[in-house]
Amino acid sequence: MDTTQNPWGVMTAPSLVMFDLDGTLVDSLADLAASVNFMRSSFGLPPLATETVRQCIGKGARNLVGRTLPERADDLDRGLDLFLEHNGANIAVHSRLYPGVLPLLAALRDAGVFLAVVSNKPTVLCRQLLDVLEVADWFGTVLGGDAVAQCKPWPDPLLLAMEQAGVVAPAAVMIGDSSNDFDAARAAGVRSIACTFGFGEPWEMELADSRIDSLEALLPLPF
Ligand SMILES: O=C(O)COP(=O)(O)O
Repeated sequence: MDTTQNPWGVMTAPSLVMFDLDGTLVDSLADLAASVNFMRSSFGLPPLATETVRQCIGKGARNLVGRTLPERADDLDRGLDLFLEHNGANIAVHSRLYPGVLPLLAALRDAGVFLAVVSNKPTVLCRQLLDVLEVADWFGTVLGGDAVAQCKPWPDPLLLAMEQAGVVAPAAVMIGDSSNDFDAARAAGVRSIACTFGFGEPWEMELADSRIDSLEALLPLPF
């Protein structure tokens, strides 16, 4: 099989495709940076560059706040409240689906594939973002970082999504943009595809089984 031509790496349809959310389905960086900088301004702190915020995304909201509020390590809970409240109220001011999301979801659904979102973002914000961008109905399961005791890079949320879909690991694929996604996939025994256009660093992309520069590269489906 020529996997350079076929980033899916399989010729038969997976039964379940799990998508990361931030940096994979949705370019949410500007809104996340705005919420981080709202939080920082509430503490009288100067804004961070968007690029700096990008490097801190991936291990959930609490981790993001901890990394972007190092001056106030004792105020993490208040910082998290400020961040979550602002992000909830401004979930998609700038956030947009990446090119190719809708045709990909449609093609997968037509192929009978169960679709899931497995994110480290809080579940309520995942649902809100998917609703506002009018794609919530595509997904049979939406699991945020609070859906399990240990979020990505632990395999737990992928295992839960597979359980909910009634699918075993060899029949599942994880599409993401960070080491959290690919480490979780490997630990769950699931094939992974890296979105190089997302928020991860180049070294992280090497942890996936294959890489794509656009979701459009996943079409036409090879199965
Ligand atoms: O909220 C985060 O830390 C990242 O969310 P993601 O798992 O959808 O990329």
